[in-house]
Amino acid sequence: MTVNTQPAPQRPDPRAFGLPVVEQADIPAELRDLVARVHTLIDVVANTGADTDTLAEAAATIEDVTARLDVARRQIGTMVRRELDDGTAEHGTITNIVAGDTNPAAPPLFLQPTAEGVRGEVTLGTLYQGPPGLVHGGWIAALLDQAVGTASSLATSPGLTAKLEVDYRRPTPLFNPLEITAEVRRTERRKVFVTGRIRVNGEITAEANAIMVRVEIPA
Ligand SMILES: CCCCCCCCCC(=O)SCCNC(=O)CCNC(=O)[C@H](O)C(C)(C)COP(=O)(O)OP(=O)(O)OC[C@H]1O[C@@H](n2cnc3c(N)ncnc32)[C@H](O)[C@@H]1OP(=O)(O)O
Repeated sequence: MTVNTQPAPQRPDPRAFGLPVVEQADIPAELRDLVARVHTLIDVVANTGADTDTLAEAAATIEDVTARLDVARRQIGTMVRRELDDGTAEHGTITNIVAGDTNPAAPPLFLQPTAEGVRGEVTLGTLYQGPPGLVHGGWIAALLDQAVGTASSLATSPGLTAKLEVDYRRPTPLFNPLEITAEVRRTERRKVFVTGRIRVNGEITAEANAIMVRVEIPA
């Protein structure tokens, strides 16, 4: 089903909910660089076999860096406004665990609108490991939740996931590009029925059927 995403008159400005908005283009390159380096750091720490002296020295350095960075924290719920490939824009939480621009723990997954819904690609390493060599099932659900939420939001208006049913059809491997898609099937009052899929080399490894419930937008 193709859903017309333009125009989106119901798409609210998060400032109407008292949430600050940062333009994606205004996120400093230095912060993006730091986020990428910390992402790598998390992976390295999770896998390191360094000697105890090196570990202790690294912990002291990180403690110092943490104290220097822990200033002027963003307000909870700070949003980022992103320009999309089709010329529209979306708002997402800036620290979103799946797609947040400033979250070093996020993969991150960047989804773009397509004729059918949304599509993105991401390759996950051992930070997201469940069974040996495989993506954790909870993370598979998280990726699909993000995809169905974004597809629903772009096609209609933002909502919360009321129901997410995941079929794990094949193991989803680490270190392989995952293609993630989602499309709205139908809407019924505030309910939006959405399907999401993860494919590896064209084969579906996981599929989700979700109901998003659109949030009430203040007049
Ligand atoms: C571009 C930005 C993209 C952002 C993507 C983000 C993706 C991530 C999305 C998430 O992770 S959201 C976080 C996880 N979800 C939640 O925390 C939601 C928790 N649940 C709630 O807050 C409420 O239950 C909810 C808002 C979903 C519904 O409460 P409401 O009081 O607003 O609605 P109501 O109970 O009146 O139900 C509205 C309709 O939805 C239906 N409904 C509600 N819960 C349902 C359910 N669990 N299953 C099936 N249908 C459900 C309900 O039957 C009804 O259908 P009808 O229109 O036919 O009467």
